[in-house]
Amino acid sequence: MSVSIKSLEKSYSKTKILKGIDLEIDKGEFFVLLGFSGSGKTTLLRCIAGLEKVDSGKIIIDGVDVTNLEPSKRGVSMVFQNYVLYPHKTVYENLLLPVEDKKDAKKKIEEISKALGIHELLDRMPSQLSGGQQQRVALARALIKNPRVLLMDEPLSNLDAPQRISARRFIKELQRKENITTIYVTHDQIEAMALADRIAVMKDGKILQIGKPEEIYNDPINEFVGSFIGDPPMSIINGNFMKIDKKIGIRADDVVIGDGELEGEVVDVEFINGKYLVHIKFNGSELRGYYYKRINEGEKIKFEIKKYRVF
Ligand SMILES: Nc1ncnc2c1ncn2[C@@H]1O[C@H](COP(=O)(O)OP(=O)(O)OP(=O)(O)O)[C@@H](O)[C@H]1O
Repeated sequence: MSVSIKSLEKSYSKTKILKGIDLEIDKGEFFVLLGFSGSGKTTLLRCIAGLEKVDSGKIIIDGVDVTNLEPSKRGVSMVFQNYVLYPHKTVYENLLLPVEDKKDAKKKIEEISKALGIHELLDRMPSQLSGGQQQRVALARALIKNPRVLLMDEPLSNLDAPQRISARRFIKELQRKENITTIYVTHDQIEAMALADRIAVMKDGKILQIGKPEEIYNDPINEFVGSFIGDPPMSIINGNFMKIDKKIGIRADDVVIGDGELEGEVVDVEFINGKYLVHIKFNGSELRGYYYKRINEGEKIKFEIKKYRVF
């Protein structure tokens, strides 16, 4: 199923939340909506699901205008950040309900619950589960329906780091295997980079840039995207020291510390993934680069900039 969104607008009372959203999502694509809290990601997802009425614009799923259709008629399945399970049914029963073809149900439930690590919990009631376990059950329930379009709103927010990595893998594998068109909301750019075929970066109800993770990372369209994407994000500094009358964005990997024409003062050092991320005071602002050993704060260091982007 392809999803097409045209000039979508949505307000709550008098505040405009979505300010003209256009998106073309291909069949089988894993599409991530990425943005800070409050940028309108959840609202957009709820509009696609049919849980919110739009002010204007269209939502088209596989060529059919669903803008005014009931949620249940849209062929979409949604996993919320605040998962809702039936409290008086066991995990098994919660998973059984959405399965249309009951003769395959047992096998399917076994398969999905093993993959998501909830197999031991099938006889429990939702109140006997931790937050992360409930989230995995909610995820299993959405996936077991074989939805044509899967909408996910921060579905991994309650999982700890190892669970998050394995759940990510599982979601991606299943999405690929079943070719489910997926729209996934997150404010976590690492998650977005790990999962997405393409990412839309949102800010204040608008889409700033759409592209593959590599495109967004290597070629951010503006200062905001550059300083949001990447861990650490780009350092944004004034380019006047190179006779560039604009801001420039520099990735930490492109700052070579140890030698070079430029000099700055070390203001902070962080040990990250076996390397030292050095914060350097330079030209009235700060930039970051990696070094192989710890340097003391206050020390002067030489460096060069291999690559930068002008904004
Ligand atoms: N039902 C509502 N009534 C009024 N305002 C709302 C409602 N739902 C959301 N908003 C407002 O709309 C804006 C966008 O919210 P939304 O939840 O879509 O953002 P988000 O990008 O998903 O953020 P988060 O990552 O925090 O979930 C926010 O300013 C929020 O306060």
